[in-house]
Amino acid sequence: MIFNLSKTKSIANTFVAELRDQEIQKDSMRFRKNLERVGEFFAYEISKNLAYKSKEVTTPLGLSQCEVLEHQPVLATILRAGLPLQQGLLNIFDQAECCFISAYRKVEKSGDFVIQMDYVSTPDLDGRVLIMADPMLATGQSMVMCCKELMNRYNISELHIVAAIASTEGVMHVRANLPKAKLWLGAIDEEMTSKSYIVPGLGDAGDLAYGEKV
Ligand SMILES: O=P(O)(O)OC[C@H]1O[C@H](OP(=O)(O)OP(=O)(O)O)[C@H](O)[C@@H]1O
Ligand SMILES: O=c1cc[nH]c(=O)[nH]1
Repeated sequence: MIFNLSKTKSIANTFVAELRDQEIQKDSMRFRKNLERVGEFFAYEISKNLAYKSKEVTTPLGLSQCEVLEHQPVLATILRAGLPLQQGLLNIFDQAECCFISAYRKVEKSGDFVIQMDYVSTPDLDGRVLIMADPMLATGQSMVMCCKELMNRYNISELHIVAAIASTEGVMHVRANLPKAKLWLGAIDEEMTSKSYIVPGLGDAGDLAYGEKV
């Protein structure tokens, strides 16, 4: 299942347009805020697919039978750029437990890169719905490695992947390696640079949110 926001009429497309805009990107607070708003939008969309239970709520004037989420999903992300996107999801799934993974592209002498994963901090994921959020799905290598690491450790019941912008290659890589994952994407761009940056994409999401890394 692939949900492609750019093919729908939604105010959330404006958030993605602002994320891409090099003038608006100069305001890093707005960049982070727009990632958060994209996270909030996808949380709402994903919530339509989760399980609900009936709950009796006492109001000042009587009793109301309400439909509430049965179980909170677990919200995972990949440092750094994933943090504001995860925060957006957490604004909606406000009692969710969170998982943090550190992974980055380690460039080798040849110019090629491998994904270096250093740190995983997670609650128990057995039988849980996991939402993995990372703004950029470029080659898809970071996403696949991090999800596989968690899937090797736990029996995850359902995997949702959220990205603001994906490349066609990244989507294919995820589909080939995580066939059961549901993809929630802001847009899918066709091209990548020789350094595997998405074109037109938005540039370096981590740097735009938190400053250039040295
Ligand atoms: O699909 P891939 O080719 O694996 O690339 C995507 C990864 O690149 C970005 O992180 P980056 O490595 O730039 O780290 P940062 O968030 O710390 O800047 C992004 O947030 C993903 O984690
Ligand atoms: O286009 C890309 C690819 C990887 N990481 C980013 O931040 N942007």
